[in-house]
Amino acid sequence: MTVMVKCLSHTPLRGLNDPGVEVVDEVDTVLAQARAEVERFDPELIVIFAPDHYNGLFYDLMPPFVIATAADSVGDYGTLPGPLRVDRDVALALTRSILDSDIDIALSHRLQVDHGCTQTLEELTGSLTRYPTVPVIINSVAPPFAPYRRVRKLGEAVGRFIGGLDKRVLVLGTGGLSHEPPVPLLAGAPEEIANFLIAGRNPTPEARAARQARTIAAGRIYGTPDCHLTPLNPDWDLGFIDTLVEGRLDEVDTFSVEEISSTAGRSTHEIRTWVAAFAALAATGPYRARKDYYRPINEWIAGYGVISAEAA
Ligand SMILES: O=C(O)/C=C/c1cccc(O)c1O
Ligand SMILES: [Fe+2]
Repeated sequence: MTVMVKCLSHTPLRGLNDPGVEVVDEVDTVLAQARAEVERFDPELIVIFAPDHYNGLFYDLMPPFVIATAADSVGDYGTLPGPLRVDRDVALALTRSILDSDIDIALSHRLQVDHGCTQTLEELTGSLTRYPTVPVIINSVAPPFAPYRRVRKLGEAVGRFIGGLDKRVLVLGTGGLSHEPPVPLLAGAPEEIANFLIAGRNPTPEARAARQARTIAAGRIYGTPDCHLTPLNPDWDLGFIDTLVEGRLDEVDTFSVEEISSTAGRSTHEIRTWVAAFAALAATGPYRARKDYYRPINEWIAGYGVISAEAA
């Protein structure tokens, strides 16, 4: 087994509400380098820890963790639509192995996934079908959340499973860092929004377009006094990156969901996918990691970061 880890922010506003051309070029260059590394590594399996944003998972049954044996991209915000190449047998074996590790995880034999899963796959592999993949969805957007220590344990269980495979495995974490897009909360929501959050699968094209327009509008004012959403928090982001890069993973066990939401934004919890990815690698042995990139990008509503790691 050889493991490579890449954790990176996603943002559906890339290409829809871009910052200046120098920043776009900078990110394009970082992503091109990451993609070239993936190409050289030539993974035999990708395990992607990803969030969902009320496209596949709703409050009619909201699991903390889900593994998909089959997944279809909804193609939101112009991302690639259609089926992912999910390795069903590995997904099932991973599910059994996690359950045997005393971690509860849900299983889906037909999951819809969104930009939170597919953007990173596309950016790093050019497609949704290039490599056999197992999506592991971690609820990061729909509170209440499993505690961070539980996410670390999930990652460790995945790492122990990967450690027993005779394969090159690329482990991805996608989402974060600090940010708060205009995703509604169930608590106190008006009836129409509550109904969407509970069972809003397969929205009409008009509803999807309205949602996307709201996000683009928020991107245009994010970080200005006109915007009520929690702003980006570069200090928090850089501290978190250091925690992972310096191997201080046990510190995440004390992370407070409420404190992170209020200081860095409600969607910052997508960093749970990074925690799981690093915990998986750490379970296979000591690692070395590096920060490839960080920049707070208001236009994308993203504390935008890329970090990489491999066995030491
Ligand atoms: O779910 C949505 O509609 C928007 C999600 C979003 C917006 C901005 C940055 C992100 O990382 C997102 O996931
Ligand atoms: Fe997201």
